[in-house]
Order: sequence, then C-alpha cells, then structure tokens
Amino acid sequence: MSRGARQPRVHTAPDKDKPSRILRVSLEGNIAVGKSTFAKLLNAATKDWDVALEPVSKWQSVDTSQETVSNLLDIMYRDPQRWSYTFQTFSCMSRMRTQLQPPATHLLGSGGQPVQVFERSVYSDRYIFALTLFEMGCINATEWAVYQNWHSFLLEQFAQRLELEGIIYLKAPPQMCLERLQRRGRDEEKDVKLDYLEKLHVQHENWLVNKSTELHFEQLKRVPVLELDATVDFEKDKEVKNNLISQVRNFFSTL
Ligand SMILES: Nc1ncnc2c1ncn2[C@@H]1O[C@H](COP(=O)(O)OP(=O)(O)OP(=O)(O)O)[C@@H](O)[C@H]1O
Ligand SMILES: Nc1nc(=O)c2ncn([C@H]3C[C@H](O)[C@@H](CO)O3)c2[nH]1
Repeated sequence: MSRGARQPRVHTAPDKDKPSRILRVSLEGNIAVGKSTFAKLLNAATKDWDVALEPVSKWQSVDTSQETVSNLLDIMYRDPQRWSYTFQTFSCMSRMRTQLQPPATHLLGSGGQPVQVFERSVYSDRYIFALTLFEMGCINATEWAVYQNWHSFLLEQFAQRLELEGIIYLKAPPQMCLERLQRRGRDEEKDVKLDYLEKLHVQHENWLVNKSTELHFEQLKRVPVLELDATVDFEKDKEVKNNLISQVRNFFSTL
C-alpha cells in the first residue's frame, strides 16, 4: 500500500470463540503494605482475574524431597550478610516458576478480559530487594555481579514468557507499613526496622515513579504503572474497596 493512501475502516464483529489475550500484571509494594490482602480482593472480584500469591511458605521451609532443611526467611533476617544472596537466588527462582506457569484453566474461557496477577515479580526481586541488599552491603560485589549475570541471562532466555503488560503499585508511607507488619506479627520479621522499609520505599519510588532506576530490559521501561493509595482501609471499607477495584478494571482496559 502506498504511503498516504486512505485506509478503509474495517469493522469486524468480535469473535466470541476467540479467546482474549491474557494480560500479565504484577502487584508491587513495600513489605506489609497490603499486597496479599488486596490480591485476594482482586481474585474474588471476578473470575476473569487470577492471582498468584508470593510463595512465602516455601521460603519458610526449604526442603529436599525427603525433609525440611531450613527457614530461609528467618535466617536471612537474622544474618543478612550470610544469607541474602542465597535468599535472592531462591526467591527469584520461585518467582520465575510462578510467572512461567500456564494460566489457570478457568481464565481460558472466562468470556471477559483474562488477567494473571502476580504478587511481586522477577523485576522487584532485582530492582527492589537484591539492589537494596547490595547497597546495604548485605550482598557483596561478587555476589551482585553473579546475581545480575544469571538474572539477565535467564530473563533474556525466557523473554516474552516473563514480560508484563502492567504493574500495580500499592503505596503507603513506610511508618504505616511498619505498623501493619507489627500487627501481622510474622515471627521472622520481628526485628525489621523502619530504616529498612524506608530504603525499600525509596527503591519503589525510583523504579516505578521517578523512573530513575537503571533497568536492563527494554520492554520493562515501557510497562504502564497504576499507583494506588494503600493508606485507605480496603480490608473493611466496602466503598474504598470498590473504588480501588474499579481503578484496576479501568487500568486493565487500557493495556
Ligand atoms: N488497607 C489496609 N488497611 C489496614 N490494614 C491492612 C490493609 N491492608 C492490609 N492490612 C493489614 O496489614 C497486614 C499486612 O498485610 P498483607 O499481609 O496483605 O501485606 P503484604 O504487602 O502482602 O506483605 P508482604 O510484603 O510481607 O508480602 C495484615 O495484617 C493486613 O490485615
Ligand atoms: N530479601 C528479600 N528479598 C526478596 O526478594 C523478598 N521478597 C519478599 N521478601 C520478604 C518480605 C517479607 O518479610 C516476606 C514476604 O513478602 O518476604 C523478600 N526479602
């Protein structure tokens, strides 16, 4: 077709038998900001959305096929210099597994716009946690180089299978996250300090708001981000919950 030629407008009837493209979105935010709580709300909102929660229990009991050998979350918090790199290898592998899983079968014939939502991602593993732990000196220069080397390699190998169409960023002040964390009372987190949550908060802001984090994946630089105010009580207040869900629905419709 020659340049400038007027294109006919083609209207095609939606093909009811053709499944919609499945969108893949991650839910990001500081520790205890309310991701799991919000993820469960999303999961219950419509059968078009399926949520994969972070596999915390797998980190709490690392096992061989015969026995449980340790609680990696616990030892990472107790001795971060020794265990942070090991933790990031395990957390990133588990995130990769989750993101590579085929969609739940009920999504395939859902009728609406199907969406897979992942609580955190292979990207937050690197650009939030591993980077912060490196900056804090809990991951040394050699470990950081090794981590980045295999992370880039694996993400390039799996390329489109890991890519996201959108990111939801749940945001609340670090002090509020600390209060929620303390109220939740997860044993391994009892020594988590405000200072750590402040560092993670800045890291989220740099990546998702200021866009100043150096990213190594072209597609990731263009992924749209929906920022949601997580200071509101979406656990108990129905109106607040519905408002957030409708923001999510609108966001998905733009992807
Ligand atoms: N909007 C909210 N208002 C008040 N409390 C909340 C809200 N969201 C979550 N909480 C409470 O805060 C605590 C932490 O929530 P949740 O476990 O969902 O956080 P998370 O972001 O998934 O944490 P993590 O980063 O550890 O995975 C829970 O006790 C939960 O009941
Ligand atoms: N070091 C480190 N790296 C990660 O990739 C990571 N992802 C989650 N977490 C911690 C936060 C909560 O305590 C708990 C549940 O989110 O696990 C992480 N810690």
